[in-house]
Amino acid sequence: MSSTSTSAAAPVTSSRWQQYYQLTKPRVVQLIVFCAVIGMALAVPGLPEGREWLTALAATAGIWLVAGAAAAFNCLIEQQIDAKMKRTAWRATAKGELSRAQTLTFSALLCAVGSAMLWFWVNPLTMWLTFATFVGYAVIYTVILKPMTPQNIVIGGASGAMPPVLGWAAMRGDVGSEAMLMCLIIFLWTPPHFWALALYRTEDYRKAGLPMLPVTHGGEFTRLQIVLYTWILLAATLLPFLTGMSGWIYLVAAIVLGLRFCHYAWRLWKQYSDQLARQTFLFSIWHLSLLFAALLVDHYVQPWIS
Ligand code: HEM
Ligand SMILES: CC(C)=CCC/C(C)=C/CC/C(C)=C/COP(=O)(O)OP(=O)(O)O
Repeated sequence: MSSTSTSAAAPVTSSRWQQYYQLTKPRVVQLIVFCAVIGMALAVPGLPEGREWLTALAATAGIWLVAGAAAAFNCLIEQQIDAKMKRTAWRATAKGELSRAQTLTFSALLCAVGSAMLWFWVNPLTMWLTFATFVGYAVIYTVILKPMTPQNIVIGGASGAMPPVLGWAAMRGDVGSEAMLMCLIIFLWTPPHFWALALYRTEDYRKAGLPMLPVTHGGEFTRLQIVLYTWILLAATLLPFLTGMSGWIYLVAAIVLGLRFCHYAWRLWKQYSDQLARQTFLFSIWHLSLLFAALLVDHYVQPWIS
């Protein structure tokens, strides 16, 4: 989970295919799809059977394509903003290597193919929820909230939190409370995830004229918010155990990971450095990846040991 694109170094984008591929923000989308797959796994007792495998496969591909389309659409809208920021200036859209028409066509194509897969091979509910998530990120967050308010990523985070709900809907055809709980966890995880990055990229965001929290309210206030969110997140991650959705294996992982995240936030609050902010951001990615992996392991192993 190490990052090159979170640093100033650009990934090598030699071929046109690679340029298009990078527009889909592949690493972010991989974790998004992983969370959707966990939503699918938890929606069925035990392993999927027969046709359920095909549904899960089509749902994974469909959600992947629509999420990639949303990311590419974001690059299209933010072409000029991306050009001003060190972290994003390498993108093919920002450098003018891909035109607006090419990017729009690419995004529309991915969205159409992904939506068709969900409609025909999964179910209409999943298609509509995934499309709403596309609109939530690509339009509501990118076009409206991001340039308007420092709460952009809090409200916009709701769309990034949707993947487990999409996965659940794919297998069950409804929106279960367990899926909503996973959604709540990602929703509360997003602010400390993003603000840790925004702290060591504050100058980038200031230059681009974006009202991110460290730009509008300063580093100290942002760090306090990160501390508060990591505590609330730790409390929320206990809910799957407390509601009987998950067992001891998950609980141990949630407590260890949650305390570690709180510890990072606390150190960031007490003795800030860009390096620590970067480490906190990278840890946030491990935190969510391992927490969701623990949900999965618990789901399959717990029935055998209880
Ligand atoms: C509104 C919500 C979110 C915001 C504003 C946000 C913001 C960011 C930003 C600015 C980066 C750096 C990207 C780069 O330089 O390429 C990043 C990286 C990342 N984000 Fe988020 N994020 C959000 C939600 C999510 C969600 C929901 C997930 C997964 C479930 C996620 C997973 C990741 C991963 C895996 C990376 C590392 C990418 C890499 O290593 O290149 N993010 N995020
Ligand atoms: C259909 C579906 C599941 C859609 C998922 C939507 C999605 C891709 C959410 C991820 C959020 C994300 C990439 C934030 C990056 O923030 P930013 O856009 O502010 O970052 P940037 O400065 O790197 O462009």
